[in-house]
Amino acid sequence: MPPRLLLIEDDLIMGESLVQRFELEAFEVVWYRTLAAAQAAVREGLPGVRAVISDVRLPDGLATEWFAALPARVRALPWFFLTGYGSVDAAVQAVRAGAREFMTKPFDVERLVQLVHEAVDAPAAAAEAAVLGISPAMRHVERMIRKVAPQKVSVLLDGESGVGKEVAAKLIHALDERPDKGEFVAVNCAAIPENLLESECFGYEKGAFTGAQRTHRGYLERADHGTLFLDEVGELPLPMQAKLLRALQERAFFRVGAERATHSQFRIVAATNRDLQAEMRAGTFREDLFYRLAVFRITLPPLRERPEDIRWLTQRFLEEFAAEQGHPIAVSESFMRDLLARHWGGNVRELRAYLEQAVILSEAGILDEPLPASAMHAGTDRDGADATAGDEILPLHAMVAETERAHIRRALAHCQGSIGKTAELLGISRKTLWEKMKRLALEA
Ligand SMILES: Nc1ncnc2c1ncn2[C@@H]1O[C@H](COP(=O)(O)OP(=O)(O)OP(=O)(O)O)[C@@H](O)[C@H]1O
Repeated sequence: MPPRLLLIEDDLIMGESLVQRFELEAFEVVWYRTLAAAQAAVREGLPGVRAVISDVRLPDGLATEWFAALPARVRALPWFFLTGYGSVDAAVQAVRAGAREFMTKPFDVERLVQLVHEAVDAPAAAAEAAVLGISPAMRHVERMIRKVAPQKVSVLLDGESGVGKEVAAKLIHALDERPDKGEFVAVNCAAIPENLLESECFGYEKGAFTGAQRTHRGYLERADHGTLFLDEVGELPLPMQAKLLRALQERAFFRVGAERATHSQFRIVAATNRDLQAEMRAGTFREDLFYRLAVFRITLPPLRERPEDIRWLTQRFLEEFAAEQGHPIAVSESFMRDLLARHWGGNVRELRAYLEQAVILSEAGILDEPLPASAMHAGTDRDGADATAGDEILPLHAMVAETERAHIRRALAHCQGSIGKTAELLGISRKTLWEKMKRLALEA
């Protein structure tokens, strides 16, 4: 099926020449000469349409005004406006409302052809099936996941905090098509206090210790026939690593206080943002456990190395927020350009949080102005500058967050990124430290 292009143009000569030119590029062009006809096509859902080229002034109205009121789903298509002298302002407004580009007549047709190709070819084809992203790097990750999911081998996902390791783990679980499939059980190894790890993972028998009033099924047991997702596996203390290794080898373990072993058939997906090979050399991570977990190893690249995904993820998040808020949300190209230029030290998590804030602060659902660094709790602008620097007076909450962030960062560096040691040094629990790090977009 050739990609379909919607053309809205009342000028016969211009319309015919664009139809011919784009048919040469193997597009199927559907041409409407009035707004009313185009509106009817939009109501039918635009099946197969990959891009829209539209004149601004049509006999029955301004296409840009109509565009601004369209649902976000329709505006998410790449729209190109062709404007004559006198309607530039309207075209600028349309770009603010999410149109891809406007070109002033007389314009360079070859440039338009190139822009339409860029907008349509790779991303649209990839976006149809993509779950994790449309960048070549994430397409590769997704291909590997699809390959490994039906096999029951352990998978180790590595990558910086917030890149989407848990989302990838859930995809592995979702692609497992066994009819008797069990649950997806997520365990954050950094967030469980050390003295509770064993009873939380393996469970306990009634009366095993004071307070054990009834038998408790641990994470391994709950993941029977399903997926056990061990996040931050590098944070497991050595004795627990040994116990986990045994459970993996034997597919059996003892609940705390039990005399008989419990069996569980789970697939393990582990994740880490630490360099486990360095940990092995330092003797803090067991080599035998590493090789058990990393039968298949997949690295998720940081968001700043895959800018194509920034636009794609932004559109997905904004559609989600629009559905929640009950009105469309549009984004200007200048806002988008700013998103593409940012560093995103906290990766997708930070992008999502940033967009959430921008939507709250936006007027009439239009994201136009980038947020000032001080409005972001994480305060990470493109060069990671310290928001406390300079003469700017920040709101108190931003100042407190920045101070907290700088202090935790120093403590983490002092403890070479170990969550356990840093928590001890700061006098807080591992769980509290972990939650603060997530909120402040900090990595170990
Ligand atoms: N491909 C994606 N599509 C939609 N949302 C995503 C995607 N990747 C990440 N996210 C969102 O970004 C946030 C962080 O993702 P996730 O928890 O999977 O990252 P992580 O790598 O496991 O982070 P951490 O190492 O801190 O646990 C979540 O809100 C998640 O929904």
